[in-house]
Amino acid sequence: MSKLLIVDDEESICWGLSQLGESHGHQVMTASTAEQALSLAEEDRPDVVVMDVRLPGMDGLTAMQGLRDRVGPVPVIVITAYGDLQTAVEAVRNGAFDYIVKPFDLNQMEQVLDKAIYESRREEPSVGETRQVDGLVGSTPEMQDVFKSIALVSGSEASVLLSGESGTGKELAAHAIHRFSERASGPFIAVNIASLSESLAESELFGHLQGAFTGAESTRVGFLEQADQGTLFLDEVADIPLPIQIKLLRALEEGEVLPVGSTQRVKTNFRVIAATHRNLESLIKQGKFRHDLYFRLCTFQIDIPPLRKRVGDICTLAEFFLERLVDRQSGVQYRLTAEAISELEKRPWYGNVRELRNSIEHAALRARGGTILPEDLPAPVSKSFLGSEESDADSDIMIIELLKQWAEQQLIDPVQATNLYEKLMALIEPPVMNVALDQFHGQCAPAARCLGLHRTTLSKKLKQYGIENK
Ligand SMILES: Nc1ncnc2c1ncn2[C@@H]1O[C@H](COP(=O)(O)OP(=O)(O)OP(=O)(O)O)[C@@H](O)[C@H]1O
Repeated sequence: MSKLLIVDDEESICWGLSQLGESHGHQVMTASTAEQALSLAEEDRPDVVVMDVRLPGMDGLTAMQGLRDRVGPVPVIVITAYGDLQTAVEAVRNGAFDYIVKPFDLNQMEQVLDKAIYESRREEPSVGETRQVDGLVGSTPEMQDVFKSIALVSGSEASVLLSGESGTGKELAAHAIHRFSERASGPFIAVNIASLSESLAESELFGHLQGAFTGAESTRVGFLEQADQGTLFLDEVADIPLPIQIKLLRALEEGEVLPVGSTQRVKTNFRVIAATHRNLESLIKQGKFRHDLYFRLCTFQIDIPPLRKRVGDICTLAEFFLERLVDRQSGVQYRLTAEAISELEKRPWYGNVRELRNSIEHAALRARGGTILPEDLPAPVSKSFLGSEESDADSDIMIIELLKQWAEQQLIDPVQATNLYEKLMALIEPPVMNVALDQFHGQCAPAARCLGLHRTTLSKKLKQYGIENK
């Protein structure tokens, strides 16, 4: 049994959380103000506190400090209003164990409570964890994990690698990390490496002296120096030409740059956040990216999942973009019909949130009377249009690499190796068939068609591998 202290001025929340705590056999105390909570805590030290940040009188954040002064470290779960990231990040900075955004469901609270109770039993100071980041919208567990990582890493100086498909919000996440960091009052310099020509990349990044090369009419301060005291965001970092990678690594390690044409190193102090939609590990294997630079850039990695893997965010994001249009287009109220939402949730969104935002803006222009129907939406962007063959090529190379390793392993003793081809097929066919079947909701005929197999051949193989289908 643990002792829980619930602090909220909404009686219904105190009641609901008390029921939850008591049903798990915990002892529950409730308070409607922070002042009352502090005196209750002094009389009877709680193991875990659940507290709203907005309370009449003393606010929750101040109360957290008061609690620590009176009863030492106690895991505090903070309840915040939806979208109030600023408070949430502050709460985490002040040592909150976690935060929950209102309205929350009891299952979510139950999970966090379990973790907090476990933490309190470890008798160690609680570890801060967090959710949600402003400007970045999302309510699925996948995005909550991203928000939590952003809040955790923003207070440190660690270099961050943001990975994820194009349009998933990597640049927005980089901005958020900067805004919540100690460097927020310094510059945020965003450089899209892919847009720099190879010949100019060096002088753009490191700067140059007047006359350093033909066309260098005046001295230029490079991006690394411009980012002094702030954050340097290197977008599409996989595209840095190899010769410049070594120079960048050196600048990162030594905190100095050498402008082109100069012999004088210049000090610069910035935090680096890099982003990529490519698989850097596979580029390292191909000799196109330095592994030492990769380790320097990737002290902490945040992977932002593609939109199709967080379907629960699609409607929230669509409504968020529509609200912004209302502000811009004086008063037109937009409404997505249920059919339009269902169409949005069906699409693969290869262009991710960027594509969704464009589709919504397009649909709003076509919608009559503000009602958005499925036919108002533009056609989905196709995968090949986005040049995603690049990442396909990356994964092909990884598969080839793995297959080579597998074959070498099997052939360590060539005399013992038998039926390798059959074993290989048994490895690779089932996952491919499963995915094809999933795409067509278990129907064999269309799955066989896209695999290029006869229906009976596929059925036979499914039976052989024990895969069920309709
Ligand atoms: N979670 C989100 N909430 C609100 N807007 C988002 C979110 N994610 C992305 N966006 C919007 O989608 C667009 C693309 O985002 P962003 O440029 O950050 O993506 P990216 O991953 O950096 O893309 P790229 O790899 O192509 O540079 C922007 O308009 C951004 O505001």
